[in-house]
Amino acid sequence: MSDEFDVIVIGAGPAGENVADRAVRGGLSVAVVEAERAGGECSYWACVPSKALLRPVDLAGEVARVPGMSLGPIDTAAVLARRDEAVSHMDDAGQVRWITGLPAEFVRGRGRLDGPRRVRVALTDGGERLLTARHAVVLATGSRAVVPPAPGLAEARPWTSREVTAAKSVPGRLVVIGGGVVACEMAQAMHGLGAAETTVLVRGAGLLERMEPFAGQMVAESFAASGITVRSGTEVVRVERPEPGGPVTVHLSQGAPIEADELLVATGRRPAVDGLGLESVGLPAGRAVEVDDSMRATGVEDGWLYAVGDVNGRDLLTHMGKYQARVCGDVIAARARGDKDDLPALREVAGGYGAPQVVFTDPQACSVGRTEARARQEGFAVRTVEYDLGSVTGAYLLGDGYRGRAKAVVDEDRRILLGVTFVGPGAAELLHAATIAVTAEVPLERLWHAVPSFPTVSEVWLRLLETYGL
Ligand SMILES: Cc1cc2nc3c(=O)[nH]c(=O)nc-3n(C[C@H](O)[C@H](O)[C@H](O)COP(=O)(O)OP(=O)(O)OC[C@H]3O[C@@H](n4cnc5c(N)ncnc54)[C@H](O)[C@@H]3O)c2cc1C
Ligand SMILES: NC(=O)c1ccc[n+]([C@@H]2O[C@H](COP(=O)([O-])OP(=O)(O)OC[C@H]3O[C@@H](n4cnc5c(N)ncnc54)[C@H](O)[C@@H]3O)[C@@H](O)[C@H]2O)c1
Repeated sequence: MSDEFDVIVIGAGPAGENVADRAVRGGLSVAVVEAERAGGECSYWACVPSKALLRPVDLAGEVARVPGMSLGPIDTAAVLARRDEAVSHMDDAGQVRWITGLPAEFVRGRGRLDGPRRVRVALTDGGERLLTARHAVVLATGSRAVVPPAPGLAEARPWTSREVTAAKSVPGRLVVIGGGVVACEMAQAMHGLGAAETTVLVRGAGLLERMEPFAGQMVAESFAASGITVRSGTEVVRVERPEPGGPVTVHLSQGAPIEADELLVATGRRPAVDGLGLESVGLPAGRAVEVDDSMRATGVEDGWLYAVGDVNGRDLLTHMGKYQARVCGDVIAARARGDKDDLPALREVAGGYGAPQVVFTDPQACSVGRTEARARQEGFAVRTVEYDLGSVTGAYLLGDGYRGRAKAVVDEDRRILLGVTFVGPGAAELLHAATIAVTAEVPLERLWHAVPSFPTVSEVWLRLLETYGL
């Protein structure tokens, strides 16, 4: 068995798998090293199970908005069983087959850099293997949940995204720390599946603070209507859990302490670089691996090291990691052939516009490009237009009491869209049109000729442009 490959990829999450795919298509030999499960966090403890847990909540909202339809009680056990199916019962055999079928060599073990172009793998089955790369090593090791250092918090063994997405049962009383995407999605999923007392503790002023302010506000209103409590401006000062797995008491910077059956920490993520040997190639330990727009790590002699996905800290999203991976695999192949490596397809440009993202709550909160605040901060000549999504005929037809909002951020100098935000049930499917308009810098005068079908919610595009003055 040869231990020399053109490319070695460490981490077989969505980013690592896609680098391997593109590099093999480019004619290179590839080894993929994976310490846990091929498919990564996304397939087993993140995107896939979280969306499986949210789907019934979403549907329940839909049904409740249509007079004459009613929903029986949610069968939580059946929902958890479907989630188990969605994560292939934690068996990665299918994904391993996909990798070996590329074809690429799959090496199960924990990889670490051991000097230039060398990767030492502690094999899962015991022993060690030293791999060397002729052209490139790609780090695709993802990220880990952060647990803040509040006294007693780590000792209480709280849930993180891993435990909540893999939950075998739903706690009756749940406290969630954090107001970001994981906190919002999982608070709503757990509440919908039976966590009757769900409290979300937010350090800042509101939910989803990286989006336009109305996004977090509308999600908070939906939470309030369904009985989820949000306490903002609240810090956790101490946590007590006398019995492992027993009730937990969370002491706060203001107000009475809260007792719950489970505690979920959703306070962000850090790059998975522990023990990765970054120091052996002259990079600082413990930090995201900084890359240029070809995904090549900066500050590494001879430019053989690359980093894609969460580990480079750019956009912690599966679709962005996969996009970076396509760029990276193609650029490595081009450089290996001695081809031009500066073609437009060989550069990561989408992140610079502002990555598209969907928060799969009810209502869904979706955005691409810059928020108004960011666009102003960056000095653009900004004008914004907003529209009530609920007053579009297509939205009204979806159900009574459909509530939603759209906002476009326009660059007045170039008359193009800098950013778009939609909040509303089912709004996720509106987002890609916005992504195309923002990324392709479509002039508003041209966009005017993209006629939305009647009666779809997409008619909001027409209303936004009319409100703008076209
Ligand atoms: C609860 C939750 C829900 C999410 N939902 C969405 C969503 O709906 N849409 C979306 O776009 N994003 C979502 N995300 C973000 C998404 O999961 C990540 O952006 C994505 O998984 C990153 O992919 P990756 O390949 O960079 O890393 P990962 O998926 O983390 O994969 C990294 C892989 O590397 C392996 N590895 C790490 N270190 C080593 C090593 N030293 N040697 C060998 N292998 C190693 C790991 O075992 C893992 O398999 C969600 C995240 C969370 C936490
Ligand atoms: N649908 C999706 O696309 C999706 C779903 C889940 C996660 N993700 C990705 O995963 C990443 C991680 O999500 P996340 O929700 O963990 O992170 P996040 O950065 O979105 O939110 C973290 C939240 O925790 C708060 N916080 C941070 N430190 C804190 C502390 N010490 N005490 C109290 N609160 C604190 C922040 O103010 C923020 O509200 C995100 O970048 C997101 O893009 C995406």
